[in-house]
This record gives sequence, C-alpha cells and structure tokens, in this order.
Amino acid sequence: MQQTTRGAGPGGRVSGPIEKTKDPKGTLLRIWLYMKKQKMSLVASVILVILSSILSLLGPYFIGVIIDHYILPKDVTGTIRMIWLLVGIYVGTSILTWLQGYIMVDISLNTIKVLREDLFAKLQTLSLRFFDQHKHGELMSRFTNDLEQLNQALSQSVIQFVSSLLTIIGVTIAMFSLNWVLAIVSFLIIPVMLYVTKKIVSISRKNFSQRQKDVGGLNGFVEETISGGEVIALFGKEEDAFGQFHEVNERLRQSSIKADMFSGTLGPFNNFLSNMGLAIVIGVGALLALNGHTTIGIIASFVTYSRQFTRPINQLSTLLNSIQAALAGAERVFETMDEVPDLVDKRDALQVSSLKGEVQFQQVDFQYEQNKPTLKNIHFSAKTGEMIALIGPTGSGKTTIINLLMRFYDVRSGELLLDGRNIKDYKLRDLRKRIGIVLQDPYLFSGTIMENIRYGRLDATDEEVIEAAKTASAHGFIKHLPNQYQTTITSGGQNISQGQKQLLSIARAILANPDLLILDEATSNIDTKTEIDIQRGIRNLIKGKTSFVIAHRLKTIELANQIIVIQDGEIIESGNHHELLNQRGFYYDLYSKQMTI
Ligand SMILES: Nc1ncnc2c1ncn2[C@@H]1O[C@H](COP(=O)(O)OP(=O)(O)OP(=O)(O)O)[C@@H](O)[C@H]1O
Repeated sequence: MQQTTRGAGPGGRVSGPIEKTKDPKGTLLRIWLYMKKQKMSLVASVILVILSSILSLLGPYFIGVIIDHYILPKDVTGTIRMIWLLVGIYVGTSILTWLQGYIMVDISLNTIKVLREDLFAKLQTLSLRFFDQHKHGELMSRFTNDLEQLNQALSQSVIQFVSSLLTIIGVTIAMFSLNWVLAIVSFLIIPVMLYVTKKIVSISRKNFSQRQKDVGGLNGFVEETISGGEVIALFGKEEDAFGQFHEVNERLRQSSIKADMFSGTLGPFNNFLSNMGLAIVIGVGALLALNGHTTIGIIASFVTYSRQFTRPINQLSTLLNSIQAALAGAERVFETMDEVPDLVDKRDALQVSSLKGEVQFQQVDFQYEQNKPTLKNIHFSAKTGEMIALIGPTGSGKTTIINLLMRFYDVRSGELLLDGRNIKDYKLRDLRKRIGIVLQDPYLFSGTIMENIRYGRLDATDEEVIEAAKTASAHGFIKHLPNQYQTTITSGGQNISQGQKQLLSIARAILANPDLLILDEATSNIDTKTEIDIQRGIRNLIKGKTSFVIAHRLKTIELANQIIVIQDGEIIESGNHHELLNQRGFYYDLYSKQMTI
C-alpha cells in the first residue's frame, strides 16, 4: 500500500482556522437557487459520479477473480480476456470522471458568473455611507477570494466529497461481502490513522494561521515601504527599512518552516500506518488462506480496496473544510447582496431632464457617525446662475455640503431643496446627471484623451469633443502631445500633470453640459500658464449656471455672488467679497494674509 496518504487532503495542505457559517442551510439554499437553472447538467453530473464510483469498485473485485479463476488454474485465454475487461473498466472510470469534472466546472463557472454580476449590480446601488463603513479591500475580496473559493468547492470539492462517500460505502460493502474477518482486520488501522491525522491537522492549523499572519505582516511592510518610498529616501532611512524588513522576513521563514515541516509529517506517518495495516491484512489473509478460509485472489482484492479506502477517509475532513470555507465566503457575498441601499428613489420620483439650478439649504444638520455632528444648521440659498464659494479651514465641512448636494448622503434634519423641491423627490440618476463636478484631482480612465473627454457625453462626435476641449482651454496642451487626441492616458492619469487632468475634466464637464456645477479648486502648485487656462476654462464652463466652488485661494472667488465661510460645520460668515471684507472677520483676516504672501 504505497500510496501517499496525505491526511490533510488533496495536496496534503492544511489551512488556517475554519470559518463558521451562520446559516448554512439558508446559504446552501441560495446557492442552489443559482445552480438549479442548470438542472440537466447537474443530474448528468450526479449520474456520472455514481457510475464512475461503481466502476472503480469493480476493478479490485475483478483482480481477485482473475487471480483465483484464471491465473491460478492457468487459463491463458480467459486471463487475457479478463485483463481486457479490466482495462475497459479503468478506461471507462477515467472517461466518466473526466466528463463529470468537465460538466461540474461548467456548472460552477456559470453559477459564479451570475453571482458576480448580481454582486456587482448590487454595489452600484449602495451609497457612499456603505463604502465608508466597509474596507474596500474586503469588498474586493468578495469578488476574488470568496467567489473563487465557492468556484473551487462547486467545481471540485462537492463532487469529490460525494464520490469519497460513495467509495467508502461501496468499498465497505465489497470488503464485508468478500470476507468479513479480513474486512474487520483492514478497518483496525482506521481509528489510529484518523486520530493521528486529527492531531497533526489541529497543530498544523495553528502553525499555518501564524504563517498567514506573518505573510500579512510582510505584505503590509512592503506596501508601506513602496508607498512611503519617497519619505524613506528623503530621510535616508533605507538601512533602517532594510533592517526591519530582514526581521519580518526572518519571522516569516521561521513560521513557514514550522508550518510546512510539521504538516509534512502527516503524509509519511499515515503511509507508515497504512503500510502496517496492509502487512497485518496480508499476514491474517495468509493464515486464513492456509486454512482454506479465503483465497489469494481475495487477498489481492483487499490490497487494492485498502488503497481506495484510506485516501477518501483522509480527504473527507479537508473537503468538508473547504466546503465550509466556501459556504462562509458565499454567506459574505449574500450579506453584501442583502444590503438595503439607504438612498433609494421614491416610487413616484420625478424624472428631470433639466434643472434651473436654484438651491436652498434650510437648517440642515448632518453627521457621518452617530453623535458627531458634521454640519450644524446650514442655511443659505443660491439662485440660478449664481456662483457660491465655500471656504473654511480643512475639515470644516465644505466637501460634506457638496456631498449632500450630490445626494451621496441624505440630510439628517432640515431640508435641501432643488428648484423648490426636496432633493429626495428626484430620481437619483437624473439628479446626478444634471450636476457636473470638476475635482482638483479628477479621475481619468485608461484610454485616449478623446475617450476620456467623451465620458462626459458618450454620443458626442469627435468635433464636439474638440470643441469642448477648446472651450475648456485644453486644446492647447493636447495639440502638443505626440498623438494629440489619440494619446493614451495610463490608468489614473499618471502620465499627465495635475493641471492638465483638471483641464480635461473641465472639457468633460463642458461636453456633459450640466445645469449645476461643483468645482474643487486645485491646491497644488500649477504653473501660471496652466492656471490661467484653467481659470478661463472654468469661466466658460460656469457661464449662466449655478456653481459651487470650494476655494482655497481667495483671489479666484472675488467675483462670487456669495461667499460662505464655514468653521466646525457651521456658517460663521456669508456675503459677497466686499460685504465680508467690511465685516472684518475670518474672511478679512484670511484675505489680508493671502494678499501679503
Ligand atoms: N466619510 C466620512 N466618514 C466620517 N467622517 C467624515 C467622512 N468624510 C468627512 N468626514 C469628517 O467630516 C468633517 C468634515 O469633512 P469635509 O471633508 O467636509 O471637510 P472639508 O472642509 O471639505 O475639508 P478639506 O478642505 O480638507 O477638504 C471632518 O471632520 C472629516 O473628518
């Protein structure tokens, strides 16, 4: 019995602690609802598993028959005929197993595809509040780890589990019907093997979980070093960083040695035990045969059955673990799918194709987190075509006002009116389509400049895109790029400057032609020429439209119809430039400071 009985299952791997599923039945049922669309394939797969299990049981039986009835009586023709039969059985088993595996992979991939799409669709409906409360990495792992684990379980583990169970039952029946004494002797070794496996797996699991932690530590360290590379270089801390890395790396080496070496003892140990078991079976079998209670052929069948028996027994627990882990992953996927979006359209939500752009904040209070008010009693209004500037120290609540206007969050109390109606009365999609945003660090997709600007209005012609770029004062720099409008921007826009990115996003907004505009003024240093271009582009963009500008340099907002000064979530001053200067308060101080720099 020389097969490798790697007790920890396929590949002999032992993983970290097993996750528990809160509602296994409910989760299974939901997975079934996804799978049942492929009922015919499932039925075919189950039939194939049963057939291949039966066929694999016939092999050892015929080995015994061949020895007793053909080889020992020296029947050469019969032996050759039976060997062909044996070959047929093994070929048949392989084909059926392959076919069944193929069908299961197909079922699994189809199921995972639909699940992935449903999950993705769900995420589109969830608000920023949801994303604030969940780590992005965790959400990503729903798509990767969790669904992949489920895919593995559906395509392999479940069917292996069923076939292992069928094999164990079948082999037990076959052994007892051939010779019950030898059957009992064969089973004697099983409890010992199970005990050893359980012990080694439980210790290994702790070791693997430590290794997992150390891998996480190493990844975190490397990530931090890469992101903070400039700071490390700036302070000449390369050697310190390397020293720390050496420690983290060494820790991982040691925990890996412990984990791998210990779990590596499982295979040889179980091999040894099963070989011992086999020796006992052969010894007892020989005694029985000498007394005429069994035959050489039956002993040979037992040897082969034992080989088939120990592997599934050892595999069952690992397969169960991987199914359990997949269920836990699936449960997390379903939990995300069950999230109730906190911003939903009313039943009779208004469809709007244009807005006048009148905005009223009426005694608005808002908080991101319980008992931590972010905005308090915000009260102001903007008429069509007005420019409203929001200024205030960092963290005072300017972006939050914009977030409410975009309806990324709902106000906690008070009312936010748009064209005289509560913002909640409008269809969310329509509302956001009518609002344009130019951020200080706008996001650009990987693609050409043309495609990036066209993102503002997908049906725009090339001429319209170029016209928008001209109005945005972006045409000048685009013209000087090697491939002009066909220049490819890398993901996130790393290959163009921040000022240029902003010009592109102005062009994008001009093309979209929204009714209400939000501008987040750039804080970083931009060269004077680009800055003049941006200012010109913005002036063209906001002409005749209500606009909200988060301003950092007061020079750019002197012409604003209203300047709102926010501090600690409250409006402390408001009015136009001259009114605020006359008040000699926060704005006056800030303006005087900026003018003297
Ligand atoms: N998603 C969030 N979850 C919890 N708190 C938040 C969130 N976003 C902002 N805050 C907090 O709300 C307060 C106001 O933040 P906000 O971003 O509106 O300030 P800001 O005036 O725009 O600042 P800056 O000028 O630095 O952009 C800050 O204390 C901030 O920490």
